[in-house]
Amino acid sequence: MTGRTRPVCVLVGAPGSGKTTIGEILAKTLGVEFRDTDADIERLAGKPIPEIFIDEGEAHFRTLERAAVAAALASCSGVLALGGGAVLAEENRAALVGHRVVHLDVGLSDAVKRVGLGVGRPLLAINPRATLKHLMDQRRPLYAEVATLTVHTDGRTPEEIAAEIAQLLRTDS
Ligand SMILES: Nc1ncnc2c1ncn2[C@@H]1O[C@H](COP(=O)(O)OP(=O)(O)OP(=O)(O)O)[C@@H](O)[C@H]1O
Ligand SMILES: O=C(O)C1=C[C@@H](O)[C@@H](O)[C@H](O)C1
Ligand SMILES: [Mg+2]
Repeated sequence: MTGRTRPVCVLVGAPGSGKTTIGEILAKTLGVEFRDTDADIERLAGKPIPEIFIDEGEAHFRTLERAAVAAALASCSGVLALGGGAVLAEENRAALVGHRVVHLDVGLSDAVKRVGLGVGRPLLAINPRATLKHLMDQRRPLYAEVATLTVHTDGRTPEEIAAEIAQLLRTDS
């Protein structure tokens, strides 16, 4: 292992898998910083993600996201959550090689309940259930490709899931 900064772990998963919620709890448990590329993008752009989609479109958002993922992987030493669609970019998947990547696996029913009507999630603004199903079918192999650990989240509390990840990281380090 080199001396360079790297995240304790990187969380990936579908919208509603709990990356932000579980990431915050896990970071607190481990006593490290929590970083979320969605929040980084909003801070740099000076506006919420739905407004970026409206004003500049998804392609521009993905460009900002690739830069945010590269910057966060190079500077975060804590728990890092990526946006749900970050794995779509080959560049991001390649950048994740060598990192400890935890896939928060969620089934369609639980994901739909958690995202509700998709408020704050521009891709889910119309017909969230069908759109989520499509996104999850498309992305499942990509989450599996980058993950070094997979944790199931259906029917479990964020606290239980964060405790399991903390334990897995202890045995995996
Ligand atoms: N294990 C869980 N059980 C029940 N509710 C959960 C669980 N994990 C997260 N939630 C709830 O689901 C919603 C979505 O969670 P969260 O925002 O953490 O997902 P996310 O993976 O970060 O989504 P996105 O990809 O859109 O950023 C929140 O309201 C959160 O409280
Ligand atoms: O699933 C997606 O493609 C997205 C998920 C969110 O985390 C945000 O990154 C954005 O709303 C796009
Ligand atoms: Mg999130």
